[in-house]
Amino acid sequence: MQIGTSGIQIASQTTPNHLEILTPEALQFLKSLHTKFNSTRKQLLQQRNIRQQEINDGKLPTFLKETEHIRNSEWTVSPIPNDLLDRRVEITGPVDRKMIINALNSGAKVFMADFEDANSPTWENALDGQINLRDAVNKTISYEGPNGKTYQLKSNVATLVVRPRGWHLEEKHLLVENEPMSGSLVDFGLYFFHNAKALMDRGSGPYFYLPKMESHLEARLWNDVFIYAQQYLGVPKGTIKATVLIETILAAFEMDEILYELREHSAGLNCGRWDYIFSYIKKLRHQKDVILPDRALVTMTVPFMRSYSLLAIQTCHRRNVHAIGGMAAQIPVKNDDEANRLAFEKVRNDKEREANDGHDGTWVAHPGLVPVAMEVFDKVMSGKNQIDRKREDVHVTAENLLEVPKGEITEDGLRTNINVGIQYIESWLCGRGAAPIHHLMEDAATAEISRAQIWQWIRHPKGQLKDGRDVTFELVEQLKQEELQKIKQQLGSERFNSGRFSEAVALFDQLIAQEEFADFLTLRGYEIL
Ligand SMILES: CC(=O)SCCNC(=O)CCNC(=O)[C@H](O)C(C)(C)COP(=O)(O)OP(=O)(O)OC[C@H]1O[C@@H](n2cnc3c(N)ncnc32)[C@H](O)[C@@H]1OP(=O)(O)O
Ligand SMILES: O=CC(=O)O
Ligand SMILES: [Mg+2]
Repeated sequence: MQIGTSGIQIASQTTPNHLEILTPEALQFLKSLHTKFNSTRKQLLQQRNIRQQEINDGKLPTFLKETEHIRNSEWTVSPIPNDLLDRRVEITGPVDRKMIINALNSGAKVFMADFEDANSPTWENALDGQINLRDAVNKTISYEGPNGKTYQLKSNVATLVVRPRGWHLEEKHLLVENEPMSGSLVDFGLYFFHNAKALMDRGSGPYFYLPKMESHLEARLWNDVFIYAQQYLGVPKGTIKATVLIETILAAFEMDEILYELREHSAGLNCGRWDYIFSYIKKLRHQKDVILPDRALVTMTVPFMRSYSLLAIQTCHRRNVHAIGGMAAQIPVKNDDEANRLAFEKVRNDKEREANDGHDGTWVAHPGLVPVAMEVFDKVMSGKNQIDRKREDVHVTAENLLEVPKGEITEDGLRTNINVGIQYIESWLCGRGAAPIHHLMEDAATAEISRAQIWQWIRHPKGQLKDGRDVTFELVEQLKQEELQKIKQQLGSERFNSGRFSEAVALFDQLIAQEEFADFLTLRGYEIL
């Protein structure tokens, strides 16, 4: 344990490289963020529990009475900086050095560097990620792969946007009076402290994506953090721009309010579809009529998902700001032309729907998908965005946002959830937060859906397979053993035995077995990471 002049305890080994990030000045800034904002963060997390209890007791999510005046009055967010006006294709990825270079070079307009869903928050990833981002901002980043391939930035690169961890996650390696710091404040604080001025000197700025919020009060906390951070560094108010992911069912009812809280710092909203599905299951898990079919059937075209995406477009455009679409999980399929063609077709269809509906841009998970998304948006969007399409024809009600989709639960769907849930957790425990599994991009959000569905299907009176069998612990256990054999065969015994599969299975079992639904698998996982 090291204690520096800031009074922050560093509960892990640090390399000389890491100390370039954990400077006394940066730690002092982190400590001031902690002192000012951590107790509010904790109160807001407490509020989440209270709200969950209310939902369990039958008080379903709806638009807030007390903020009606915000929804009903005319206001817009502050103007958007030039390098965020055209966001038609955004690539995302973890803060891995090679991938940062590939993503910035990919031809996408924006790259979201991810400390959240796509990152396993090991201490090394957290700090190496900051080093990589600093070098990317300074344009000095380079990398040499094990095969000797070298990587460096092209002259024209994507605009960089960083997604810090959500409010629920902590950084256990940085403590103030034995209390872990907030992962959000650490990721935000280090990136902002080291890069804000360099970004501004290059005509850009400190831009963020904000994940997993459940209320406008959580957005207010981010706004307060931004105001304080800008003052601290002597940066003009409004320099920070943040796009909020609408990826919880509760935030869908507070889109206007979230934009309003952040109106001087807002760069719009994004439809984080995978966490949104997870949140729908999580928040409504005790409602007797709410149950989702196989994960593969919960697409963006089912009514509750379509409604939320249309509402995001309408809300953002009314406030003169971007509404970014979401992530199609398909990635290129190697060595199978037909499967690859189908994957691209699915991505194209998804992007066509988004562009035609009025989204101003979209996400892709892989550089190979940038051209197809670009082609679709180029065709539909002649300007830099389509904010002037106000979509006043859209009418979304609370009932639309909550509508339960139809469809069946199948043995295949259950098997896939077990297989993917375990494989993803294992990957995360090994330090890889995004993984290609069965030709799909899996990350913390998609894996949450898999384990949440199994938890709910076992307990819900309608948790029955299409063939009439109940989803039970015994059935899950039997299928799990079979799926583990398949995984072992597919990966080979060496990889299987040298990995962290036994811990992944233990965590997966715990998440399914525990009566009290675990809020996030990453919270449980972090205890053993
Ligand atoms: C729900 C959500 O939150 S979505 C947002 C969060 N999730 C993500 O960001 C996931 C992003 N995607 C990825 O991480 C990756 O595409 C994966 C893990 C799914 C697959 O990665 P790989 O197995 O490496 O794919 P593949 O072998 O096809 O990669 C080919 C090349 O593209 C690169 N690449 C793949 N995806 C990305 C990416 N998202 N960003 C940058 N480079 C990438 C690889 O590094 C590799 O580079 P190389 O040829 O120079 O070695
Ligand atoms: O963060 C994005 C999502 O879909 O979840
Ligand atoms: Mg997400």
